[in-house]
Amino acid sequence: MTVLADYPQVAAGKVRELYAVDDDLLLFVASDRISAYDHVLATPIPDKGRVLTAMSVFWFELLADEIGTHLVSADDPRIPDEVRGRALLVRKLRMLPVEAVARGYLTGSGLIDYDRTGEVCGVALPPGLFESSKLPEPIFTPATKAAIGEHDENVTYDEVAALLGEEDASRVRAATLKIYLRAAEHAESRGLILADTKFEFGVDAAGELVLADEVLTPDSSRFWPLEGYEPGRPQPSFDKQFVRNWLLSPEAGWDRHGELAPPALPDHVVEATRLRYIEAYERITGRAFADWP
Ligand SMILES: N#Cc1c(N)ncnc1-c1cnn(CCN2CCOCC2)c1
Repeated sequence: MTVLADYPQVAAGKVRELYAVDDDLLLFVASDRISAYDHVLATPIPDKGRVLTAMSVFWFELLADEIGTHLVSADDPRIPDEVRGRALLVRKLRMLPVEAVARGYLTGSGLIDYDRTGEVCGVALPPGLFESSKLPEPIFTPATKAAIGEHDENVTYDEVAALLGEEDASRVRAATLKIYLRAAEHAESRGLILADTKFEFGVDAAGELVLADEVLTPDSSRFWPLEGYEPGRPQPSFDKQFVRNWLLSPEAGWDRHGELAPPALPDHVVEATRLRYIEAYERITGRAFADWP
């Protein structure tokens, strides 16, 4: 029987890890850890790793007619039982060192850049936009990956071309916008706004551009309820709002700008968040989470 300890860990992020299975395959593992306000919280959310893995699989399958993906299998004997359901067998790629972000709405670091310069990643936007404005059309707003705990740095397309070469920069931008549009269309049909999302791409041995990492999860994307959408104010996060609200509540007694780590979450916040992730999955996919994997 295969156990996770059989596989050397090759990469680790705040909430995910990557292990080497053999020369060509990796094991992509999602934990139940959750981050908020740039902290990885001490309290895990049961099933979060399984829900986000199931969500990635749904999107990989839906997008397979648009672009190749690194997904090999979610149900393979090489996946250890201890992580089954929250781990994917994926193809090893030559990863492109860029966070390929698509934005259909103005918020977060994009809004900060726009307020300062009228642009986001060198893309000029019309005047008069504000928090949560819908953009005239989706834009490619890449970033370079920062070390754990640091913010990614927004960069221009020309900087991406200098980093990757013109051919790869061009096909990364085209693929990012194409699959954002396809995903946003599907999300809207399910009553959700896909405000923005971050993709990661690699190149396979045949030189093909391949969609990698996790895709279109609440960790890599901003999903807002379509009902109640109102530009001019921050929209509620579909998945983390309970956590964010509690952490800022008097009950938590925590200062998000201070030095202290956030306190442990109460059970009711954990369970409400767990149910929110499951609701997001079932709403987006039309599939019952109980059927996974
Ligand atoms: N996906 C993928 C992938 C692949 N299919 N082939 C080769 N390398 C990677 C890969 C290596 N680092 N990352 C960054 C993102 N994460 C870091 C923490 O663990 C999860 C991945 C991606």
